[in-house]
Amino acid sequence: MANAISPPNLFDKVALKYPIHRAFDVTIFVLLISLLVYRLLNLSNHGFAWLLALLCESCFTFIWVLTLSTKWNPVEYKTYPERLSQKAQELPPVDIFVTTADPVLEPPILTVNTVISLLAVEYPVDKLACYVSDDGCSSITYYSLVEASKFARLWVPFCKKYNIQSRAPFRYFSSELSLTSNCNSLEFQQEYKKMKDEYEDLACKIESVAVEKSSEWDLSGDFAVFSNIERKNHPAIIKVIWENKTGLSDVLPHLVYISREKRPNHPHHYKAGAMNVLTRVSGLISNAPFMLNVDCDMFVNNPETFRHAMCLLLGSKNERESGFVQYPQYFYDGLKDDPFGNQFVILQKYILSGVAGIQGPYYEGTGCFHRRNVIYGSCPDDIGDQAKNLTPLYGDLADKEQLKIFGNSKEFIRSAAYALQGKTNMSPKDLPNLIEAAHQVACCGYEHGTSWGAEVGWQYGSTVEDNLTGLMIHARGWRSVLCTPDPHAFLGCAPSQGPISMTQQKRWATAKSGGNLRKPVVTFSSTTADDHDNHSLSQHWQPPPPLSTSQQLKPTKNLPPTVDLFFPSADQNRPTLPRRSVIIPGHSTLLSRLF
Ligand SMILES: O=c1ccn([C@@H]2O[C@H](COP(=O)(O)OP(=O)(O)O[C@H]3O[C@H](CO)[C@@H](O)[C@H](O)[C@H]3O)[C@@H](O)[C@H]2O)c(=O)[nH]1
Ligand SMILES: [Mn+2]
Repeated sequence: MANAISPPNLFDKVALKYPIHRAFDVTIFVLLISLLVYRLLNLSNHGFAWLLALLCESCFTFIWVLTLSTKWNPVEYKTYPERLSQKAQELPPVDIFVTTADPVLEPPILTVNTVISLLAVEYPVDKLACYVSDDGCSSITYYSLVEASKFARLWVPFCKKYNIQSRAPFRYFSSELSLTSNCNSLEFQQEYKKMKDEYEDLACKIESVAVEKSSEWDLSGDFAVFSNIERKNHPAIIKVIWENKTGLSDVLPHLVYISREKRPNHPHHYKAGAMNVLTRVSGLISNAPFMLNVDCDMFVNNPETFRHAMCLLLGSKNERESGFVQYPQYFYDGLKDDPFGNQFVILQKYILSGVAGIQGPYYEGTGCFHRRNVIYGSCPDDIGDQAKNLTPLYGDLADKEQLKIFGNSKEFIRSAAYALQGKTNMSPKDLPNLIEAAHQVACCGYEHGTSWGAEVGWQYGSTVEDNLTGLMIHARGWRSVLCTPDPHAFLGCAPSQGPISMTQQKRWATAKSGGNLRKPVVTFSSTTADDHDNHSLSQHWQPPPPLSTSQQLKPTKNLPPTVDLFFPSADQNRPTLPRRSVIIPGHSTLLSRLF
């Protein structure tokens, strides 16, 4: 009898070797210990200064040992997307979330390029749905997305036909590669020229509405909902820009615009609040078991990105191994020699691959595929009681408890139950009929008294929601996986000026230390890697108790006056398009503007 052939691995975990670095690290460790011993032995012969030096050096040694232990066993994952068809007959659905918040600081052409690159990935279109959250409630952003969807209907088939690598149009048309790659056939040349003209038209349309005064806008018909709207005081606006009605034969996935309700005196919780609304609205509409979130300034640079992620999400023996898959943040057009350290080279190359060898990379806020049930607060099945205490979803939940956790929408609770049971799809839905339920879960009072932001969803209480959310997931026992395909999966804009970088770094540092010091516990963690046992010091974090109702309803503090931080791309030598100028986005950090 022939043996059943088991499907091949979808990925391999490979230990990275940096022998010279290790030799240096060990030498420094021995020197530091010798120094501490020398200080201790001679302490009685010296005064206070000697004691102070000993304390400082001990502190430094401690931090250094923590860093060393973090990067001691670096690993990388090699993924094999070409084997996916042998493992899974059908690829699972993925919901895509893009966040934008300000049409001035984050020009719509930037968001549009990110969205178009996401719509054009190599993945079955009927398995994708793209949701754009606009915290700026801008008719310009909405208009730009509507126009972008028209362009995408031509662009996506073009990319797939010629296997275009760079699918963010501004990047493709500004790169010399586009002219030399692919075939030089007459047909390609003609289609290339047509696409370039179409993109220039799109960019010009968006550019021209962006400079128009809002008072000159004709907000009628489809745009009427934006008339008399105040950015921080408006009802929820949800619009289906494109509905994929015909499944695989359609060229585009669903594209939905969402501007959640905002009211004065209701905290909106920045990006975390927007992500939670996206999670709920998408739960009602497509309820995909996996969710990708991307900042509006991070376009897809590798069309196989989704398939690489699926190798790690579907290929692990136990779901627990891959609670989320994180792609490192890489940036395009960095300054020569990276004088401000904005490319995070050391972090990406050594620290991140080191952490990947322990419990997995931390969540970076963008370029990350989460399991929906993980975001809903579940724990891995085989985890002990400690982690079970961290989830509200343990045991059989009565209806009343479910309402308390997920809020007062029966439709959403039904969809959450599906997601938590691991079912992929509810019955097919008619999008326009769901919009009423979607408005309910996007209103600002919906989360009142629920577990959103505390035990469920993206975590509130910090401007670096990614840090808190990632730690919560790890604390519940999930591990994460780092995915580093070649070429890089996503590319974003990095600040190109010193002061902007410093503001961003300051915000991250203060928010991260503030958040982590809420209840840090340094413990010994033990993880078993495939090839070796790996014991290391790592920082564990326990989530804060949920905010009380009165805390949740505290009005937001008055924000300081804002300054305009938008600036052009770092690369001044970039070839520009011949006929008209196409805006090439620069980096902005909104949160830096606020703190
Ligand atoms: O009220 C807000 C504020 C921000 N955002 C969006 O959040 C994202 C990140 O904000 P940004 O100001 O660009 O922060 P950065 O410092 O550039 O972003 C890094 O740091 C953030 C906080 O740690 C992470 O969320 C990001 O993913 C990470 O790229 C952007 O898409 C914004 O549009 C909102 O949707 N609503
Ligand atoms: Mn940003």
